Amino acid sequence: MTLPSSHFRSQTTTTAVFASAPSTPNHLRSRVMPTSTPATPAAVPAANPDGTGSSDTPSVRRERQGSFGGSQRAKILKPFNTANIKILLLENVNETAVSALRAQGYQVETHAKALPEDELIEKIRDIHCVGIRSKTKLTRKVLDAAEKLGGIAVFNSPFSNSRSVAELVLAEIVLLSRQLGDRNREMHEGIWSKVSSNCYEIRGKTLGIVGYGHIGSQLSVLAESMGMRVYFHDVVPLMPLGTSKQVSSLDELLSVSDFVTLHVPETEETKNMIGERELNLMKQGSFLINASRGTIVQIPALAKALRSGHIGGAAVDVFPKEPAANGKFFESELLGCPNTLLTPHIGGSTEEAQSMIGVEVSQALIKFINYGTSIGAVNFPEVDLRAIKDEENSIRLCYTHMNVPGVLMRITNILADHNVDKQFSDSKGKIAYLMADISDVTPEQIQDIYRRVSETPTNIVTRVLY
Ligand SMILES: NC(=O)C1=CN([C@@H]2O[C@H](COP(=O)(O)OP(=O)(O)OC[C@H]3O[C@@H](n4cnc5c(N)ncnc54)[C@H](O)[C@@H]3O)[C@@H](O)[C@H]2O)C=CC1
Ligand SMILES: O=C(O)C(=O)COP(=O)(O)O
Repeated sequence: MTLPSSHFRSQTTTTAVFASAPSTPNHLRSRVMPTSTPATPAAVPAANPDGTGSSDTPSVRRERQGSFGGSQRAKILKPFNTANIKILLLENVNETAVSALRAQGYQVETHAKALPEDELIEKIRDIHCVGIRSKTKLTRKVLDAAEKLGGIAVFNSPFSNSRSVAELVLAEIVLLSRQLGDRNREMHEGIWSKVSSNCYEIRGKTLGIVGYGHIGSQLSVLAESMGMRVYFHDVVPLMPLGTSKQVSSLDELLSVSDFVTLHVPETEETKNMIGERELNLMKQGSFLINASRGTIVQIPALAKALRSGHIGGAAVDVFPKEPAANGKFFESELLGCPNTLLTPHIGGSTEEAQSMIGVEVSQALIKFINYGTSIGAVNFPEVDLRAIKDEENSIRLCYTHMNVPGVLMRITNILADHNVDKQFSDSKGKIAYLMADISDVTPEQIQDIYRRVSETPTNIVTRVLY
């Protein structure tokens, strides 16, 4: 996602986005608990989102409220009237997020479904933050309509639902191996069909994992505990867990595996990754599982391979086109294929996963809105400072700017006569972000700093927090 250039002008308000799903591939990330997330576009928060005073006059309100979930400080300094922050949560984002955000005083509007583009365009006009899951498409048209947009900082939850997906896939391996989908359907139709032919234990069978990231590596451990032999293929060399082995090519993996399971992100390289050629490379009677993204597998080729018996069964959780809402909307060439388990994109749909995602992302968002802390943003320079000085005449300056030469000199000149307690800046692609805590400033000086910084030609968004 790239921000349209019109968004790189000076703005006084913000839009932030959070999502449960990684929004970009995660090639270089270690599977060992990342502290941050992958990268995409960029932007930042509000200068005075409470709307008090003129748009270039930062609010001078200092209020207190209860304890904050994070470790940054025991007391929260409410830097502005949080009641004026508007948050839109779509697709049944978990109650943990709704209540955490409401507890901050933000206005939170929730919807059970994804919204179509035209409705989203209307809704997003005065929204500061939008929370989405995998269905919502924040198209350029939608972003252009977001009048409070100063750019976008995206926060996601990269591994809170990984375990849920891995457990589902493990179950599917057993179900496919025992043709349980077909037996279950027959019983519901009143048909008793006790067969053992072509039904197998999974112990001693080979599982081929494509994409050994958060989900693939978790599945590796679970599958070995069930006695499976695990091979995996990934574009980066990774430490094999347990006794698993990395193979050098997808073709090799396909040809040695009894079960192939896909856990790659959707990228140009992975689109249509599994088609007729790849299915033919798989062993006669082997099984395919896809709980990654629908476009990775060519559905007509899979349907043909299932109907011919070359592929002994498949479990598919994700589809190239998924209905936007629950109901009788689903169509696929896979309907009626033998030993084929179809599920409505529920890999990460557990109470545990949804609740963890809600907590993780809402806390990141709160820190970003209230303190300017961008740790955990997938697309934005990650910057944090120790606690703001709890004094009437201290401020935190948060300056998002174009990543070009000469900016720091300009800011240093503006702040030259002030007491800068601490300052940190970082950049990511075209965007840079500076946070500075400044003490002993009068209300007039605060306004002067705000005005001069936000008028710099490299300004994207300037915020002053108290
Ligand atoms: N069905 C569901 O409800 C859910 C689906 N997902 C999807 O599962 C997929 C995997 O998620 P995570 O494990 O969290 O991602 P991850 O980013 O942790 O791991 C992906 C792995 O795939 C590898 N990879 C990328 N391109 C590749 C290629 N061309 N060939 C081989 N390996 C490649 C990466 O190097 C990385 O190790 C994503 O598409 C995600 O959207 C995630 C959660 C829930
Ligand atoms: O996290 C992901 O990548 C998923 O696919 C889960 O999507 P969901 O939050 O269930 O719409």
